[in-house]
Amino acid sequence: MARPKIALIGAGQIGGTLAHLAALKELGDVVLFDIAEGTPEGKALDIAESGPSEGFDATLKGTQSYADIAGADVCIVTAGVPRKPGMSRDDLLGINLKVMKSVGEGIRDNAPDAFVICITNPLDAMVWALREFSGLPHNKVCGMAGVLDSARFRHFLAEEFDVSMKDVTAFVLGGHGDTMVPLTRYSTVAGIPLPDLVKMGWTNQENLDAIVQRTRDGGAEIVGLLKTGSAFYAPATAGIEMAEAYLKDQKRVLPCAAYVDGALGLKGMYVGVPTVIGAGGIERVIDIKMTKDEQAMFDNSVNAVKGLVEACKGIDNSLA
Ligand SMILES: NC(=O)c1ccc[n+]([C@@H]2O[C@H](COP(=O)([O-])OP(=O)(O)OC[C@H]3O[C@@H](n4cnc5c(N)ncnc54)[C@H](O)[C@@H]3O)[C@@H](O)[C@H]2O)c1
Ligand SMILES: O=C(O)C[C@H](O)C(=O)O
Repeated sequence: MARPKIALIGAGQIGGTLAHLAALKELGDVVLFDIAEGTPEGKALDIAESGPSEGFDATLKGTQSYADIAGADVCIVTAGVPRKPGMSRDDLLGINLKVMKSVGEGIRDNAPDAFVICITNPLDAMVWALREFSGLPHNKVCGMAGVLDSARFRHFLAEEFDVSMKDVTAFVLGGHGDTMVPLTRYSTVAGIPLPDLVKMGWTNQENLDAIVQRTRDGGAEIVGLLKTGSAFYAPATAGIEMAEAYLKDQKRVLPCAAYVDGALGLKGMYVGVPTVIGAGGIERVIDIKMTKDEQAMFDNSVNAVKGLVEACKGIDNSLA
């Protein structure tokens, strides 16, 4: 059987790391597409030359032609611009919306059967726009953010409790912005919800609140340290986790920006929710119940995403 084909649209920091991880994990043959001449070709060749040492079987190709993504099983989109210190993700909306138009049309015309994972920011509005421009089925287009935000939350929690991160679960829902919602009641150490761990005295509310806020600020913390761009190792790892769930029909339960129409009281929009990812793409949105306080935080985040989608419609009439 032929190896799956993975198209990476954008061969920058995340795109290159995605290509490396996909090859190391032998998820399939990789095509790196970018408008910057030489960059995708150089990264493809560089990673291919690591193959003999690593012993992976995968071909890598760099290109400026959308024709080369034809028949891709998965497309992961990182094309666009990252933020710099002092900027919010939302400041990228205008510039990256134009990129989503060309990328959406490129995928529509060349890889209409692919499972598409958008990573470009501001995430929830960009995945919505990418779906509109591509016209692909909603269950085949989603955004990566919740897996990353939850991984950050898990990392900070594992440090706080001094336990293996394997035994820490976490769910961060809502839009991938300052309003994101780390849900403590649905996050656990060894299956014990975080509020119970506070009651048990393993940590205190003050420390937990600080970790929740550090999670919300996780992207900005890295931007402040790197100064020239944003995080890429953890975002690429999260994107690969989602791609692998689709390619191997793993039925993983992962938080991601999915199209929600009915569940969680939402009507026809993209936002971060718990999903099941398998061979059917987004196979299920899990209709979790929230407390009044959780719901208020989630609604606030949903409204922020709705505002960004309206801004997209104001910029590009074809989306209105
Ligand atoms: N969703 C998340 O959790 C998350 C996490 C990290 C970064 N991001 C976002 O991902 C995006 C990419 O980040 P990065 O660090 O890889 O940036 P980068 O600048 O290193 O790479 C972006 C690449 O996109 C290419 N590009 C620009 N316009 C293009 C077009 N029209 N078609 C094809 N390629 C095009 C550029 O040439 C560049 O190589 C940013 O918008 C960033 O904010 C999102
Ligand atoms: O913070 C950013 O701008 C990049 C990304 O959204 C992140 O969370 O790392």
